[in-house]
Amino acid sequence: MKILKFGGTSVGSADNIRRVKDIIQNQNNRVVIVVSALGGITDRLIKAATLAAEGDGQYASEVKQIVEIHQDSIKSLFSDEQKQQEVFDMVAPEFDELNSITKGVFLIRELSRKSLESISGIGERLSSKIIASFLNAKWFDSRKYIKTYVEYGRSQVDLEATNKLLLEVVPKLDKISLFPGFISSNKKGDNTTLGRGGSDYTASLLAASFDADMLEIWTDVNGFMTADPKVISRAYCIEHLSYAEAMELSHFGAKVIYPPTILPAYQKKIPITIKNTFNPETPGTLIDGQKETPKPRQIKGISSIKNVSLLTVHGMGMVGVSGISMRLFASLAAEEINVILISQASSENSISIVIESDQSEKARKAIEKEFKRELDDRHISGIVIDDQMAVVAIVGENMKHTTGMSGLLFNSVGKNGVNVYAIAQGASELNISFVIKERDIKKALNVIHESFFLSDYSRLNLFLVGKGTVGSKLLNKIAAQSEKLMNENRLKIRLIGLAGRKGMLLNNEGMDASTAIENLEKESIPGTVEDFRDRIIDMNLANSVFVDCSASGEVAAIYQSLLDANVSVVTANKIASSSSYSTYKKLKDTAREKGIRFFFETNVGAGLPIIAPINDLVRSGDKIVRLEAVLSGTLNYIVNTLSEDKPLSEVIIEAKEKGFSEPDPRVDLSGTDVVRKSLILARESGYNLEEADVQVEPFVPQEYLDLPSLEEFMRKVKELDAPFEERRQKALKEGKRLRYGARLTSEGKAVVGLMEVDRTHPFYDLEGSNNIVLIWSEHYFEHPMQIKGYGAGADVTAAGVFADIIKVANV
Ligand SMILES: NC(=O)C1=CN([C@@H]2O[C@H](COP(=O)(O)OP(=O)(O)OC[C@H]3O[C@@H](n4cnc5c(N)ncnc54)[C@H](OP(=O)(O)O)[C@@H]3O)[C@@H](O)[C@H]2O)C=CC1
Ligand SMILES: N[C@@H](CC=O)C(=O)O
Repeated sequence: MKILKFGGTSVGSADNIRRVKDIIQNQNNRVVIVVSALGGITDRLIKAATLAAEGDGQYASEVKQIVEIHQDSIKSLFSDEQKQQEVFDMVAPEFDELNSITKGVFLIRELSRKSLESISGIGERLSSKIIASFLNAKWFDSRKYIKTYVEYGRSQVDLEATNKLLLEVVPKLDKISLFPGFISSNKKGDNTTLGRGGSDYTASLLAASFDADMLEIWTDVNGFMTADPKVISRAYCIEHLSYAEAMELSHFGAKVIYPPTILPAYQKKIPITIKNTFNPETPGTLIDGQKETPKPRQIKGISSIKNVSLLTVHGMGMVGVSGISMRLFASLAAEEINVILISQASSENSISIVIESDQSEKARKAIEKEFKRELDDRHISGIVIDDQMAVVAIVGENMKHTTGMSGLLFNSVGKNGVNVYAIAQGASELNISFVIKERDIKKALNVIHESFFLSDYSRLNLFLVGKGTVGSKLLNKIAAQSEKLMNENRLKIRLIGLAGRKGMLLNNEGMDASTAIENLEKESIPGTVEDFRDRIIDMNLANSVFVDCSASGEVAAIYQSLLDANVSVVTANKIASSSSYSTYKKLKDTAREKGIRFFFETNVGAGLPIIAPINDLVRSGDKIVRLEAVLSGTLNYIVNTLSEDKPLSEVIIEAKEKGFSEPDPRVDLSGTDVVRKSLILARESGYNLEEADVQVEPFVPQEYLDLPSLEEFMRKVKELDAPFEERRQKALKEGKRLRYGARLTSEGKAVVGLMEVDRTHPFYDLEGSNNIVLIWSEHYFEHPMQIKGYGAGADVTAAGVFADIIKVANV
């Protein structure tokens, strides 16, 4: 025998009831059906009762609508007029009862518990009679068999009496039998109910007493999901759960099944299947006691509850005093306040509990009353309520005795800046629950889902400033590589924001990198880079990365606040890391403390790996004692390209056109770009260098650099064509070449300037825009480590930035 329970949505309309008929017709064995009220009817009944108790005459029209909804269903389900009339007559007593009780409540302006239970159960009585007629099922009145008593202000099922009565029904069951869910009665015969969602419980009680082979809960979702699908679009249906896992998940926000339902089925080892009435072919979720092979993931699902408050009672006078918890929980129980989570540290200094927010003030008053003396004596120093909180829990039987579960959980939320206010884990190790701010729920669920591999890919949310030479190439690479990254690295890079000087474009769901620049031109929202930063922080997305492809100090100035908000930063812009040492250090320290990333590999040598090997040397205990380098792609290109026919002024323009120079080439020609790179190299090598420690000889005389505009500079720089050619010729005659080099000594000083090198020097053969870095260290003391290759250019730089972005994702 099978028990099938259909919820309110499953029987919410005549069409849906026809679907139920199809499902029933496909059953081979005897079935017992349990139905809820038609969708939304219980809420309407409670509303009508409340309006009546408030003396609001509107209750009558609410009742009228309830009657009409049922009459319409009957008309739609039964085409035969005689049959229609038969069903109308069958439900007439329920309509009469509804009218008379609500009228009584309206007249005396009082809604007793007894009246409320009678009114709220009428929906199931109506739906069950209508559906039983439609299915030709034998109808049973659940109130006769399901017996309750009151304990702690709630109706509890009298299991012994119920089981005895239900066993007597067994011989009377038909091929198709139907019971209303939710409703019951007490010893005196008064109508009672099993609590909202109680129809599931009715079905489980019947399954246990009738010794059913299977309990099927038919609802409007495919089953238990790995997380709330409204928050996590990648959440998927869990195929199998143990009874204990299902109990934990159903308690924690996943409103798929009413929690008490699990116990009767568990005790009789009856499997439960969650099925979707609107998608009956999908297997749904099977809940049973069978061991799973292969061993399933440690975590089966993530639950969350919103609209809760964290209430903390604290005071030194609580330490070592027995009975405090007993009094606290008794005072809450007396007010029928349900405690969702409890957390107390071994110091006993405070006890934190989570309750529904609409009960927080009632809870405060109850605790203040109970602990008046302790509060007056300051043994308890206060009761603090944090509202707008949420509880998140990870659930899975396989967490038991598996080390690292909480480490992974709290590491992943912590790295994303989600503060954890309280934690609870039972010794069963089945559930780890923690309390966070409600605004962080989406972020927390996303990172947990990813961390525990419940998702089949990770996501990185990208915010890019700069769509010029480097930024535009980066966008091309993202567009071209995204499919490969997804297929081979299971990494999805989502471009969420793009900004330039005039404004920004944002899309929570991600935008197409190949058309983003075009769309920014068309639809940009005006705003500064600070506005862009505020939007990034407000969006509060997990795994966010800010990418700077500008050359702007204003953009560099927002890194600290982004890192403070747990947004990683990847930058091609050298300004931040070459500004004061304290700024550079604070940025790096913040990233380290928060477990996020601040990467700037392209700041030196563009796409060449220079910073990472230096970091490796330093971290492995080596000491860098000397560095010599050619660090300017632009200046190396210039000295290599100058000839009798190619004067300096022309080659400067070429370097810009080839994407080697800075947006303003004077930054290269002044030596500033090389000074910045030298500072970064020195700092990464362990030297605390400031700009003043770098002695610089500009590539062109200072008087040219002091000219008021770039246009004027470009006009006047022609005057230098002849002197530069002269210098080149002189060097050539001596068998030498010009190089713009940088040298860092172990005294922590750096020198930057133009030099002449002969063919014995490693710089001599450095072609085109190439860079070279020679590193002498305690390990590399005789022969320096050499890193050499393209040191500038949009393509290599964009590739370097992209590599840093992927490193953030840690794949
Ligand atoms: N070229 C190379 O070989 C290498 C370059 N780099 C670095 O890459 C960075 C980018 O260089 P490049 O692409 O040539 O520069 P571009 O001038 O071509 O592009 C700069 C971009 O930054 C935007 N921008 C500038 N200021 C702001 C601001 N205040 N707010 C918002 N957006 C701003 C500009 O916006 P808008 O489009 O609206 O003008 C533009 O899109 C530089 O820092 C450079 O040093 C690093 C290594 C090598
Ligand atoms: N302008 C720079 C580009 C990279 O930082 C250079 O010429 O090297």
